[in-house]
Amino acid sequence: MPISGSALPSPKPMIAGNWKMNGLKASAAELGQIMAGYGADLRGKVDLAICPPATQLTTFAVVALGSRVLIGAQDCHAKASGAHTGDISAEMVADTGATHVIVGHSERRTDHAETDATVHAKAEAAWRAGLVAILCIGETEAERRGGTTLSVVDTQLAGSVPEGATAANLVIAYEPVWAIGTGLTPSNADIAEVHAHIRQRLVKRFGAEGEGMRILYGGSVKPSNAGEILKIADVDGALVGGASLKAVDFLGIAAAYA
Ligand SMILES: O=C(CO)COP(=O)(O)O
Repeated sequence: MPISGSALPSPKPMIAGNWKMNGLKASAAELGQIMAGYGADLRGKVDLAICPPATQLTTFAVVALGSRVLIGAQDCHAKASGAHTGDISAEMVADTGATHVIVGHSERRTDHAETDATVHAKAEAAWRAGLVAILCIGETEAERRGGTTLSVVDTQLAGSVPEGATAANLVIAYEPVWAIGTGLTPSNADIAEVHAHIRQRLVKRFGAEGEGMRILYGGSVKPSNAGEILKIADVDGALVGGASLKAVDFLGIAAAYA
């Protein structure tokens, strides 16, 4: 949504699908359906991105070639190469043809003990390889209950967003941890409050660039609530988990911009 009172152009919205640890070779058919439903009209209004598991990145990047559906990875290592068994560098992600990478997802912060410093290094790695970083932040249920949401977000932004962030190389995804995969979402007023706060922090630090940075909302977004959530000021799209696995649902969310 346009930033009220701002003379600067609003960022073009983005709907990004995070497939997490889901998807086999056959899932490329789902990507095909997303591409088929992404007509010229929709392309002008919203960017679509799919972040499949690493095993499908190359296939998806090839399938999506020329379709304008963007392909992203779900993580990258901070180093370009080396003795890091099982890890994938940002350079390797870029080599598949992918253009985006999610960094700092709360599942990685929890499952792999990633800190803001780790996420900071991964965002810099993404830029080193020419990728756009989709950087995730968000409070836990206890932090929300304790009333510390805004200070948690401040700490995450300060610690994980490197200098050199621009509207072109950084997308912020605000994902309250308690809203992920639960069917719960914050109230519209709560989403508006956090997004306005993030915008204010980005503008304070990066000036006009901060006005153009996309701030996605993530957590239990589905076709039935997308229209309402995506209308909120400073919500420039969504990072979608479960509902991105089926083309019909993913396109149903993007249709909020049609
Ligand atoms: O974690 C998410 C996207 O990164 C959100 O997941 P759900 O849409 O399944 O709640």
